[in-house]
Amino acid sequence: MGEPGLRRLWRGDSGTHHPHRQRPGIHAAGDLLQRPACAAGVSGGGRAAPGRRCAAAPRPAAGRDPVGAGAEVNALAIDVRGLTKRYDGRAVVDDVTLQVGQGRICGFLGPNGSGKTTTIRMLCGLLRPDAGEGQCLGLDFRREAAAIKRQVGYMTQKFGLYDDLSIRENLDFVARLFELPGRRAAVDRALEQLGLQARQRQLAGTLSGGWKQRLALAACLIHGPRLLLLDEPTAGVDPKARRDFWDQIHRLAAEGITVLVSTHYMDEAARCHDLVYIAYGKVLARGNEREIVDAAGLSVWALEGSEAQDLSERLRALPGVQNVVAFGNTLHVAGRDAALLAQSLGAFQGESGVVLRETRANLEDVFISLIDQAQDNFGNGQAGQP
Ligand SMILES: Nc1ncnc2c1ncn2[C@@H]1O[C@H](COP(=O)(O)OP(=O)(O)OP(=O)(O)O)[C@@H](O)[C@H]1O
Repeated sequence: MGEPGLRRLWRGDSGTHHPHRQRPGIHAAGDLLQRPACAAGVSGGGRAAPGRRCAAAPRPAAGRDPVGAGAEVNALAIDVRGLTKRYDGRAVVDDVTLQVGQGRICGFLGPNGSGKTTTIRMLCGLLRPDAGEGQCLGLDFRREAAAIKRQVGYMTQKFGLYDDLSIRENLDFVARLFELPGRRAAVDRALEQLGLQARQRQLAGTLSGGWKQRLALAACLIHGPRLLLLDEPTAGVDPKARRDFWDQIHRLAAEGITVLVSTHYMDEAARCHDLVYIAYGKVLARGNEREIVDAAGLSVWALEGSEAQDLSERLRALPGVQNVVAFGNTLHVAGRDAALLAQSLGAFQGESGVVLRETRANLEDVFISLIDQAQDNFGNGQAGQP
């Protein structure tokens, strides 16, 4: 595998150079790294079935359900503790513990600049952590980064393939970086898996966002990774393409591939098995959707009415109101002190054109509340700013 080539690919640089001109470098770089650990499964017609553990690969550690769902799980694909990265003395990832069970889809959420990308890049060995220990796919994530990289598919935020190559050429290029035996068959499989055959001759630069994303996912999958690290893979993609993408992610997870996916979309968070919410580099919540909502202990009232939006400022000033979030013509008014909140909102009960009802907190209510709290605790105008 040509590590410099992969580094470039994983950086998410938009390519202007023609990759074939770089081939000698790629081959030379390929000598620096050995064959992928799963190479035995990538031979001829039979790469290792996605998610199937290579015979040679160490077994991930068994453990408790990683994000607090309570159930026993067989193995952890990601099991790291104390992960820390500092820039200029500031911890942008601060003592993060992350555990994701094999075959699970873990949503990684948090505001801009909270440390998601930095965490992902440390997990796949692109960034050196300042502290932390643990394993990724049963391998020491600090000492065995090269071996981990070969079993990880990393989709960067920015499209990292070559605009001036076709879909097929791009996939072929990635297959070369991984030095896949049976390259042509691997490309064919990736094209088929993502429904890209009909467009295989189209230049990547002429694809819409949704098709580019499919191509990027195909490129991530071509070497049969056991872990996918997806950094905001659906940013700027339309709802239908996002839905197709998530259907695909669930198919992959059903085959045993583990997915850590960062997103800002709440509907996507709801499609994850487990969630981790990070702000200012610190994990503020983890669990499945219900657990996170329950643990937040938020009391929420929905205030409906055509004039509801005009009431936001008044509501925010009331005792017991922590935050006010608009959902169309409905405002969600949230606070931790249920009695105080109910008392404050009582004043609005009789107001004409306003309907008030107590409702269940949703993830967005909880995350907004968490970030408000985090601002008080760690914000100090610096940490975590994008
Ligand atoms: N090379 C660097 N040098 C200095 N600061 C950096 C560097 N890389 C990231 N940071 C800072 O680290 C913090 C975390 O950045 P990161 O990209 O991990 O956040 P993120 O959660 O992925 O954000 P987004 O949702 O916007 O992608 C930010 O404040 C960012 O400015």
